[in-house]
Amino acid sequence: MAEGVLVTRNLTKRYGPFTAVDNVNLNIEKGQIYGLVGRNGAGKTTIIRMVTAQTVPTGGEVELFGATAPADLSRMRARTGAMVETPSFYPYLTARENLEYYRIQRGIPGRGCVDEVLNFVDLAKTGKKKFKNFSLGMKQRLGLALALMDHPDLLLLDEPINGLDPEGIVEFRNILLDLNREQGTTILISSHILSELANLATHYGFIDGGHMLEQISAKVLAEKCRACIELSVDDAAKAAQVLEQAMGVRDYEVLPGQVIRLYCHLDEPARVTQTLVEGGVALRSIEQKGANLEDYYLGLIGGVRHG
Ligand SMILES: Nc1ncnc2c1ncn2[C@@H]1O[C@H](COP(=O)(O)OP(=O)(O)OP(=O)(O)O)[C@@H](O)[C@H]1O
Repeated sequence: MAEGVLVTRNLTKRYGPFTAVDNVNLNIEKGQIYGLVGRNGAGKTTIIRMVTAQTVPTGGEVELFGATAPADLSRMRARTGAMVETPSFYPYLTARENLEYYRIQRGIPGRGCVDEVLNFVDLAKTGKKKFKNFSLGMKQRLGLALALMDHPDLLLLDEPINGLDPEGIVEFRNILLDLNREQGTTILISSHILSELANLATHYGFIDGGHMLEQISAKVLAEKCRACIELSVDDAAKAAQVLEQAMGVRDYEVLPGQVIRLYCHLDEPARVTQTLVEGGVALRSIEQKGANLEDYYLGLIGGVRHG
């Protein structure tokens, strides 16, 4: 069985009468890159802050690497690295000086880790350049380097690619993929833009108004969003047989309720209809389906995205 890295059970945060996070059950296993997706104010930061103990939950529990008891949990937090909001670096220090400062402050032994993480995030050659002169992409990568300095098994990143240009997004994404592949690091990354997490996340959690709407693997999500023609007929088995014989249809699936989905001949709905009718199949409805990820997400949250 896959190892549970981060599990939350009915995790809840209330601010007075307002519920920011409402009974959220997260389930993140070792090696996953979990995209926590939700529009502004959905509760993403609050969830991450409860996991990192920056905010105390008002209900529910957090389990990290199997631990839930407070003392164990705090030991397990040492196995996590987090980047929540832009870390405060000293503007007049270089990348290396800033990390060295935090290394000493956190009591991480050995200077080697600073060079190691700077290399990893491609900031090793920034020399005397001061933090204040860094691009946003460089600043975010330095924040990531700081979170990685103690070799975490779980990395928690709150909107790290927010505001980056397309090139910066690709760079950041590649670093995370390398980290996940080479070191097996489990990653939780939040974003309000689903497409930013495409080609990165292996799993998604969609959150809105403090509620977890759906947790789904990237694979199943891609399947759900696959373009198809969906036919409702009187006899799906017969329809499949007719389509196979008359049109050579192979890529299809039969669903419960006499529904059949074709993943081929997408530009020939009229021919499909005619073939079925000629084959003696009664057609109740025919619909072109298939959403892109963004549409799927908008459908889930029930409307137009704000912010
Ligand atoms: N200290 C606080 N007191 C009162 N309300 C708060 C507090 N912190 C957060 N909230 C509210 O809780 C809700 C969730 O906020 P949160 O920052 O977790 O959302 P988010 O999904 O991270 O959004 P964003 O992308 O805008 O940061 C918001 O409505 C926010 O205003």
